Amino acid sequence: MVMISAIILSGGNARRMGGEKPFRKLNNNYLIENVANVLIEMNIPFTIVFKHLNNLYYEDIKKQHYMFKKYHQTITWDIINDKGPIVGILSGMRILDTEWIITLPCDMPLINKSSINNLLNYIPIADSEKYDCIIPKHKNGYIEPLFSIYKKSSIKILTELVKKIIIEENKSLPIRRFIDELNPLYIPVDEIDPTKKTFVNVNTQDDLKTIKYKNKEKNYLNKK
Ligand SMILES: Nc1nc2c(ncn2[C@@H]2O[C@H](COP(=O)(O)OP(=O)(O)OP(=O)(O)O)[C@@H](O)[C@H]2O)c(=O)[nH]1
Repeated sequence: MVMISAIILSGGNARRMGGEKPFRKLNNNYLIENVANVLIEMNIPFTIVFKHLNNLYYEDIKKQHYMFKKYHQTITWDIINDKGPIVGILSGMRILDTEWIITLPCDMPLINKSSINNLLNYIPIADSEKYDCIIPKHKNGYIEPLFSIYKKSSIKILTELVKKIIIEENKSLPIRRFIDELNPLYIPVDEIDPTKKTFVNVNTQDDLKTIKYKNKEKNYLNKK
């Protein structure tokens, strides 16, 4: 059986939201809990990667502690401050020990069991054909590197890139640059979720309201 674990990316500044993405409320849950609940249901161990410790306030620690007490899963923090999800991935990979690691952003509340399973189903092919990441791709070429699977061994390449580009050259490191160094297996998004709802992400207060509204509408229709 292939052993996998997950990273829930929960750092960043959420400038478009006005701060605090993981702990925005959606249907009585924190946004991050939607993803955590799916992983628990699927028995996939995970680590949550929050922003760098330098940026933590007492309120953050209280909420992070709530997550730890509720899920009994690892919590960790970005090893470099404010350098985007690529550092979140590296920070999570460092403490996970499975051969394959799935990354999930906390801001995609419609991620579900089926879309994760559909992605995981490609691991045997990736293993036998020596791919080192599995990445959903839209028809227009846009990729979903934060809802993807990476081989733990790719941490070597990532560490080198982070050292060279972020630390030595003091530049930003786009995730695309990391993927260019790997051998990716691209999967059409329709194979992962034909409705594409999984890939809806929440960036603004309006996005949050729209999702809340759609959910209410769905519940209402279901009751009728
Ligand atoms: N650990 C970690 N996660 C991050 C970081 N930046 C973004 N993320 C996560 O990656 C996902 C996508 O984030 P973005 O929407 O690109 O960035 P954001 O900071 O959340 O929002 P904006 O500031 O509005 O762009 C979300 O789940 C974020 O929580 C980071 O520096 N560290």
